[in-house]
Amino acid sequence: MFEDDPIGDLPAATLCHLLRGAAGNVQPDDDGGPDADEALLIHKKRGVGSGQWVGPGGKVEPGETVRECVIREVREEVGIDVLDPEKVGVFVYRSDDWDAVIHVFRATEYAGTPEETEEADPRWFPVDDIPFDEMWQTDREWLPNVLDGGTFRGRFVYSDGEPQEVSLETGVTPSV
Ligand SMILES: Nc1ncnc2c1[nH]c(=O)n2[C@H]1C[C@H](O)[C@@H](COP(=O)(O)OP(=O)(O)OP(=O)(O)O)O1
Repeated sequence: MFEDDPIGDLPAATLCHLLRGAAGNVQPDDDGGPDADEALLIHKKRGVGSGQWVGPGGKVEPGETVRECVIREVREEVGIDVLDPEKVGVFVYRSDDWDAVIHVFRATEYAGTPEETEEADPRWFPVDDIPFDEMWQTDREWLPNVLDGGTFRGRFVYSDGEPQEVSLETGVTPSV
């Protein structure tokens, strides 16, 4: 899937999809996936994807692991600490402006209360009412699977803000 991509040379970024249950905690369902009621999204105020609902996340800094990055970005953007980020997906994103490898995490435990910051306005959405019409178009290809406990690899090529090529594999180890 990534044969034509210089993975090692592309900048890396992260996304976090945090889940919670009605009683706060998330238990496994019958399939072993998270039995969650709500997912945290941010309305992004600036940068790549501004004006859309996205998972919190951002660019990996020099010397930082992707796990360190996702914990830092969630703290910076909404003021909470994710305690159990699990890498569940990876995709290559190519566009007119920016190419990157995006590492996707799912988490169910956190400390603190999400708060609005200069970068982001957080909101919990029911997992069956995610605002896909106001998100990256390709999110609807993989996010339901991630919220349901799945894994994926993908490659999404955008031009003029529209997806031109979409490749997706689910149920795979999300390594690059
Ligand atoms: N196609 C697609 N779907 C879903 N999410 C994304 C994409 N492409 C993307 O780039 N993204 C996400 C991945 C990252 O979380 C952000 C991009 O990082 P950004 O927010 O610009 O990075 P920061 O480090 O927070 O911002 P600055 O400091 O550079 O302002 O978009």
